[in-house]
Amino acid sequence: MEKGLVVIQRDVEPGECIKVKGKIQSDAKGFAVNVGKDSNTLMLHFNPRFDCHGDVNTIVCNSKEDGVWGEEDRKADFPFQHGDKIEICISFDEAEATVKLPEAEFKFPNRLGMEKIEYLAVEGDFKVKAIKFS
Ligand SMILES: C=CCO[C@@H]1O[C@H](CO)[C@@H](O[C@@H]2O[C@H](CO)[C@H](O)[C@H](OCc3cn(-c4n[nH]c(N)n4)nn3)[C@H]2O)[C@H](O)[C@H]1NC(C)=O
Repeated sequence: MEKGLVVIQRDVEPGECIKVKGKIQSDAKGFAVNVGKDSNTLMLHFNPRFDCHGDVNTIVCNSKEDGVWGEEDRKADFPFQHGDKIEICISFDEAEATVKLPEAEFKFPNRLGMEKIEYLAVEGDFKVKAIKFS
């Protein structure tokens, strides 16, 4: 994955929504939206892969604790296309994180029992247009 790192340090409480709006590059190999405490402690690594790390058109979700990746969770749906302008809404509660798209929704367990999100990073072949907290 290439450029496009955006890091926000802000406390997000359960039930709040982090909206990430942007455009998937026309030649994207993959991108990632990471939320958690910091880059080594992630509640959710949401990683749509067009063609990278051996995956094609697959969303890989994972957590990271003290710099160590957890067990990957591969999703069945892949509602993305090259060049798409999208808005991803991420929220969470004590049990799970939810990633909402206009026509799809993905859940991932809050494995680390995080009570707030302090860190957001968007990496890879995705051009961020706006980030909103609501
Ligand atoms: C088959 C044996 C080895 O398994 C593979 O092991 C790879 C290395 O751990 C796995 O890829 C990592 O999977 C992690 C999630 O579990 C992350 O997606 C990790 O990439 C982290 C990353 C890099 N970037 C990034 N690089 N450059 C930019 N701008 N962003 N953003 N996120 C990937 O390098 C990859 O998903 C995994 N594949 C399978 C099928 O398990």
